Amino acid sequence: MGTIIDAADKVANGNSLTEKKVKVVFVLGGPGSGKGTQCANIVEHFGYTHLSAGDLLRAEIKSGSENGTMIQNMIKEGKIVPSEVTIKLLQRAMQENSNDKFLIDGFPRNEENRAAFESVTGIGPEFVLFFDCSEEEMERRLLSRNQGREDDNIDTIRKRFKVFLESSLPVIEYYSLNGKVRKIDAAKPVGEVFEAVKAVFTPTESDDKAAA
Ligand SMILES: Nc1ncnc2c1ncn2[C@@H]1O[C@H](COP(=O)(O)OP(=O)(O)O)[C@@H](O)[C@H]1O
Ligand SMILES: Nc1ccn([C@@H]2O[C@H](COP(=O)(O)OP(=O)(O)O)[C@@H](O)[C@H]2O)c(=O)n1
Ligand SMILES: [Mg+2]
Repeated sequence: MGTIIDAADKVANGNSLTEKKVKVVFVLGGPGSGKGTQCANIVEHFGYTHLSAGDLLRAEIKSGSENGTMIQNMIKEGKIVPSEVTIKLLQRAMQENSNDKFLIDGFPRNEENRAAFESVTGIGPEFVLFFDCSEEEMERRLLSRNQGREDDNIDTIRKRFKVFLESSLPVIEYYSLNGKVRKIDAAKPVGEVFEAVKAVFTPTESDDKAAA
């Protein structure tokens, strides 16, 4: 269970900090592995709030923020935006939402993301959902996603795959060493993938006993 300390409240109220305890699940996997699709299902069945780092960054571009051009250029190149920017967006979204359970989709994507989130928010994930899928299948899905995204073209897709292998997989390996990774075969049809996801989110009898 993590804690967000509301910085604005701290300023407004001196030492009386408002603390909100939150549960976070990181949802990771290569581009096109089905993170967004499965998060929508999890929200419906398990009452989490879905925060997609990529969606928050794209909204920031649209809002005309001073970082917009930098973010847009990095996304076009498949590069990872500096943590400072992404973490601020995630923190704000968590503070603005009264829910205490969040799916953080597409974050952390590199070691810098991971370490900075932990030190800034003090939050560690309950577990990490990892959608495992072949590049061949992910490429097929991205090329037919049709959401008008500037990064869903073959040149940028290749760059994103390289970044995933070099920077994001090591984060998954890090959590794997801590026993936090729940790996899902994401190459199957959406419904079958969700059956496997459900099993991860449904408490088992032994969990119930441990909690009692
Ligand atoms: N299990 C699946 N089988 C086939 N297509 C899928 C599956 N899951 C998602 N898709 C499709 O693949 C594309 C990428 O899925 P998305 O959820 O946006 O992935 P991500 O967020 O990991 O990039 C979308 O067009 C989506 O409809
Ligand atoms: N933690 C993150 C997440 C996304 N991004 C950027 O946003 C792009 C799209 O991320 P996304 O999560 O929406 O992409 P998908 O994996 O869903 O296809 C990435 O390729 C990065 O350029 C980032 O810089 N840092
Ligand atoms: Mg996505």
